[in-house]
Amino acid sequence: MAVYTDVAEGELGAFLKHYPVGDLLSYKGIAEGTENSNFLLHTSSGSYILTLYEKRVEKADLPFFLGLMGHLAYKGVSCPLPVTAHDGSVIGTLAGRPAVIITFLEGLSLRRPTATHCAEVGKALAQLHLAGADFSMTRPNALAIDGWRKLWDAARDRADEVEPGLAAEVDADFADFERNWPKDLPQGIIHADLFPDNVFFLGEKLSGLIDFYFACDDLYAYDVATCLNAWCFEKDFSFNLTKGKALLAGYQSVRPLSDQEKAALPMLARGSALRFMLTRLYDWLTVPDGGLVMKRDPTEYIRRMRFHRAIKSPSEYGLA
Ligand SMILES: Nc1ncnc2c1ncn2[C@@H]1O[C@H](COP(=O)(O)OP(=O)(O)OP(=O)(O)O)[C@@H](O)[C@H]1O
Ligand SMILES: N[C@@H](CCO)C(=O)O
Repeated sequence: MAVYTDVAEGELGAFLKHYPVGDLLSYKGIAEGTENSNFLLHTSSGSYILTLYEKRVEKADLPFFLGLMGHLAYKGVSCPLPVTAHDGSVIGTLAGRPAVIITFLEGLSLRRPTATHCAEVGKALAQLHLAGADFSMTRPNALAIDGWRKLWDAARDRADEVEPGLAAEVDADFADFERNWPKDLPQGIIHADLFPDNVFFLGEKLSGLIDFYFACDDLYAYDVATCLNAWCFEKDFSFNLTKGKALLAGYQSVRPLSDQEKAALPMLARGSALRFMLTRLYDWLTVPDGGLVMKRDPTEYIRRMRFHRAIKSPSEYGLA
């Protein structure tokens, strides 16, 4: 569950007086999500999401995340818009936590996306990349190779408990990535966590993107690779070529990939799979069971790493 901090009705009502959102009618905690405490608010002017930022989000990064949402929304990307308080501030304090109100997006996230949904996601990702190009703030990717290394140093000794041979396998990957990771590809603002739980649909139409709390500056093609990992594998870990084709065609209908970006996809997809394997592995090994952070299975991403390692040509992802 993702309500780590309780909020009393009286203090919430008083907090909302600072925002142009009308009077509180009702509110409830939202179970989905892992990082922060989220509440759905109904007020006399509509619905909103209240987020209390817990310790895994750096407070110093909030102006970047919230400024980015405002910028993208202004550019026509459907994403939540932070609500500005009467005194001009966006970040308040509630129950001792940094707290923000954002607009509510209609739609549902999907458990079983189809190729049509994948095409929509590809298109939306490319639109996000273009829309972010003139955003004035920057944020280095805390989960680029140096960040992976820190996670790996903390988890390596117990990695073989999760999958025998994993320590040696990942050590070899690190050696490869530290020598050969592509650097000269187009880069800018990326979402960095555009998984199905962060994309809303109304039927087959994409209605919005949420959860910009990993957004940063990095390679655009790395974000594409993350989406291939998150959207195009089936439950049995097979890659669905039809979905890959659809996602890549959707992306390229808005922002064509260069030949260099295409050639780098297998390594980027392998790196992205390692990144999600590592955050999952770290939580798996360090967070107590029954604790507050929902643990996700790292082995799903070990399977993806192996798939990408065996790729001979980027056409195997469905590139035309
Ligand atoms: N603007 C919004 N409109 C409607 N629902 C929202 C909005 N923002 C968040 N939600 C709901 O709250 C849930 C949690 O949000 P979010 O993914 O941002 O949380 P999180 O704790 O950062 O989780 P994680 O990082 O694991 O994805 C979402 O799954 C969605 O149900
Ligand atoms: N999308 C991440 C969770 C945190 O955003 C994962 O599936 O591991």
